[in-house]
Amino acid sequence: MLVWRGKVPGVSSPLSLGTFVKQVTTSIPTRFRPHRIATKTLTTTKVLNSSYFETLNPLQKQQISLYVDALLQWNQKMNLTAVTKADEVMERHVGDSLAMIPPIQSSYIAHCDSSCNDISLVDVGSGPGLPGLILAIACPSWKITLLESMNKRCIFLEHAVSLTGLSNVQVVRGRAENLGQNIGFREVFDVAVARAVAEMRILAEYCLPLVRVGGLFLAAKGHDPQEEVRNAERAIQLMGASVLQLCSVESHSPYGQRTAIVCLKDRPTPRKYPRDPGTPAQSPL
Ligand SMILES: C[S@@+](CC[C@H](N)C(=O)[O-])C[C@H]1O[C@@H](n2cnc3c(N)ncnc32)[C@H](O)[C@@H]1O
Repeated sequence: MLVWRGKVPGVSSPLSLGTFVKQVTTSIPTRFRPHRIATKTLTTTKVLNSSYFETLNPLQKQQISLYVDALLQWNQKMNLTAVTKADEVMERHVGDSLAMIPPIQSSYIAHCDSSCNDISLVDVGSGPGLPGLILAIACPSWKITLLESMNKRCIFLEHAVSLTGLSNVQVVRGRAENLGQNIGFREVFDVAVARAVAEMRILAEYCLPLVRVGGLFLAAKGHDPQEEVRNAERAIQLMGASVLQLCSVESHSPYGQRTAIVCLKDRPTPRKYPRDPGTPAQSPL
């Protein structure tokens, strides 16, 4: 099990939080709630009513503060996010990322293992580390792989990992289609997650080949993903999985909620998937 034992570079005391963290603490969505989906193949999640930001210790909050500062600073030189203010980064990106933890934990405990302490998780199309790097801070016993195809974003990710002192993260530059056919990455992860990367039927082909049989794939989606999920049912089934549930989480969106789509992989993915790089997006299943 990997446990955080590091010290944040340049920070003398984990208790010396600046006003930034105090400000942003109040802007994080505080409740998670269930949402019933009117589709016969989908089940409803349990009540998810905890805020992970509030449960973070001072060191973890400080790590998030360092990450947000670095993201905004590097964003002036390279395109990492459209968001330019710290409180917006906290609400939209950090809050959204933390909101994935309750569905991951409750689904994993219910369908994979009674303990979710040492999950290996891959964040596909991590960009600037969302949600994967935030999950690595919030869940230091998880082993996180940040998969990103763009070199300059990987350079930022390496910087952010070093800055925050995280020891439970690896950054992998590559395309999901290639890693899914690589024996070192194929069907090895307990959980795959993705946020803002592609529509669900494409994401299924990117992510599910990386997940072990018996593992989970969770996609962070908008407030009303039912049609997207229906369009992806064939692709998900071809990858050896099925949709378990749609979990709603309170969010910054105008509709006040976003959805985590949870899929369970119960069979191996056929060897021919994922197809060559570019094919899943050009010819979705
Ligand atoms: C819109 S960004 C979203 C980044 C982040 N997940 C977030 O929520 O902010 C999509 C990222 O996915 C990466 N990406 C797209 N297709 C990919 C693929 N096939 N394999 C790996 N990364 C991919 C892109 O380079 C980009 O950084």
